[in-house]
Amino acid sequence: MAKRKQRKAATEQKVENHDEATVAAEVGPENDGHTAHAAEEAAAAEEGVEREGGGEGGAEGEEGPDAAARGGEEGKEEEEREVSFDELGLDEQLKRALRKKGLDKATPIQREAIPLILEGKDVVAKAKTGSGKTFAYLLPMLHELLKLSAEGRIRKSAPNVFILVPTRELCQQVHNEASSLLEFCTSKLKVVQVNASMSDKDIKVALSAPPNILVTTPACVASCISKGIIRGSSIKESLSMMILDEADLLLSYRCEDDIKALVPHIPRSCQSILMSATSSADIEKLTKLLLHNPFILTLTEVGHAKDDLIPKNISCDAKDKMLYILALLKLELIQKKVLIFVNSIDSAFKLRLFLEKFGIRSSVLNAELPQNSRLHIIQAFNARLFDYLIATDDNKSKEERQANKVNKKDSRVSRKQLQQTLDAEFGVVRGIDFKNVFTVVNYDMPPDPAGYVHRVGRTGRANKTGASISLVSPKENGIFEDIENMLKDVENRDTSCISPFPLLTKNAVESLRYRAQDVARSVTTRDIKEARRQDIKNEILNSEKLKAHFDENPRDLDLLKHDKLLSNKEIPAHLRDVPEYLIDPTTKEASNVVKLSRAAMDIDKPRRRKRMGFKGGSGRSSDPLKTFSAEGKSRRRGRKERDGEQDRRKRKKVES
Ligand SMILES: Nc1ncnc2c1ncn2[C@@H]1O[C@H](COP(=O)(O)OP(=O)(O)OP(=O)(O)O)[C@@H](O)[C@H]1O
Repeated sequence: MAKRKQRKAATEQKVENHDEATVAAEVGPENDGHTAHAAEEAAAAEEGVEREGGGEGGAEGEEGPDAAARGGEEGKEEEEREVSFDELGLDEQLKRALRKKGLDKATPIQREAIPLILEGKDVVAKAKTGSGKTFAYLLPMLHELLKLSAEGRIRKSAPNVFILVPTRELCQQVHNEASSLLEFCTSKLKVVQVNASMSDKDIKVALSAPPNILVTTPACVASCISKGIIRGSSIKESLSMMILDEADLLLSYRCEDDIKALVPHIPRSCQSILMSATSSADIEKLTKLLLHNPFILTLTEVGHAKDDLIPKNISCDAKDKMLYILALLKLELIQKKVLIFVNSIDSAFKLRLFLEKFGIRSSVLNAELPQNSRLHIIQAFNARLFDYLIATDDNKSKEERQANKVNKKDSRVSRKQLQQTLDAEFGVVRGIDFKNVFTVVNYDMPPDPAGYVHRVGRTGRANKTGASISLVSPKENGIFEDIENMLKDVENRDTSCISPFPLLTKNAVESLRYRAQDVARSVTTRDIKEARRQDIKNEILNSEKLKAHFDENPRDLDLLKHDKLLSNKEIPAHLRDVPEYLIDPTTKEASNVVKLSRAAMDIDKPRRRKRMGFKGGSGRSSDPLKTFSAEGKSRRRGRKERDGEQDRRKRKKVES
């Protein structure tokens, strides 16, 4: 009976869940987490990686199939039901924390992963970007620690949990998420993040009284072990759980050797969890390296453009991309906030300078900036202090590739330059939880389909709607086709999931061509170099000031004006405002539709009013649909002035 169940469970089972994601659960027979490791390893040795063996694990293995069945046909009704956090058996303190954060229902990945992790199983969980994977592992991990703490069973010679992420940005983010939950817990658990930008001295101080949870990068933990800051023997004694978040990216951030260096110190009893947004050979490599007969959870929507995320494309010549993006932004054909991806830092600054000349303010997030600045830019963007963020996401950037080429000629100089300019642990967007990004624009296409998934995943997070627009030049058709094929594979249908962007007409583009070309020509290589230099200088200066300031005033974001103008020249009126006669009626209508839907979505009004110190009002002034005007600001201002003048004239007449 057990055998039959095992075999059934070992085959993938699919089920529709309430929001039509497909959950595939795969489990090995003796997957009872770490208690079965000995039997499992013996079986694995005997039978290779298939681990179909019985033995001790056989009896225990019944848990696996049962667990799998929860994701199987028998559990279909269960699957379609929304699950609240209360039902997941979490610690009261965590439930209170979730309530305080306004979170009530578990997302599908949370609903599936939390019970498995609570049962002590090793889990590989694959789910789309923005699906709530962080809480899917933080909650059960904290639950376990709170339980151990209450029972006085916490071992304290080294951290009890390692959370490994590819970049320092993610260290910060995960640390913040964990702290935000612990804030509401009465039991005192300590979470610390350390990364390679910290000095050994600071790391030692941070780890002097070992935290319960250490969030770090593989490179940093490997370095801590090799320098004796964390002793291998203590890890063996204390570590009860290891989590690899954004696992699909870890190996691409050159972490393989660091992870391998950690493996001998991981105790057999350690439960391992691997979270990822895409599937790849790297995931399998890591799974084999670290996990024991894991339960594999797949929400097959992985990386797919889902219903609430609308992917569009625009075909255009490479040399016209600036013109196209200008038309999209200036004619307000896409919803804010907008995250624009380019493939090199120079392109980012060129675009920023170009847009600036039309009065469109943006900020650039890139590998050259100090870490503080990068974090603050993300915070400021999340706080809606500006609407357009231009980002480079490829940590193997064009500059680096070029530097590698130069490397061959003069290895000493280029390596030094590289170290100074680019931050190897930098991942500007991957995994970062940008808040309320409505549109992602691929100004340059990403180098591979996985890159597309991660970029596009910065919008449509936590079941919000979003859109992505890719500007595809003829040279990029190859990668575009790869992306289309990937999306088709997931969706299992022939038609393309990416459709042409309908709102941008040829007329609209052509109306701006002359100005765009003129302005594009005026952005020289020297300007770009200077802007890049200036930006780093400003940010380095800001960085220290900001660090001190934010330590004291964490809520004060006013200093974070990262979209300051790069040039001090005034913007000519004909570039700042697009003259009415240039905009054809179709574009005007499209722009109005975009504005109306923005107003209807009530994206930014209440917050902006609050920030500006307005008291809440009722009626017309507080209803965005009633107060909304499809006219531009300048026209409204003009009309107001005209109305004012007419009133004055009327008054004069009456008086005379
Ligand atoms: N149960 C929930 N209900 C509502 N919002 C949630 C819930 N769980 C998490 N979120 C929010 O969803 C957003 C995305 O979560 P998270 O960053 O964990 O996604 P992710 O799956 O790790 O994405 P990525 O793969 O891009 O890193 C966050 O802002 C988070 O606060």
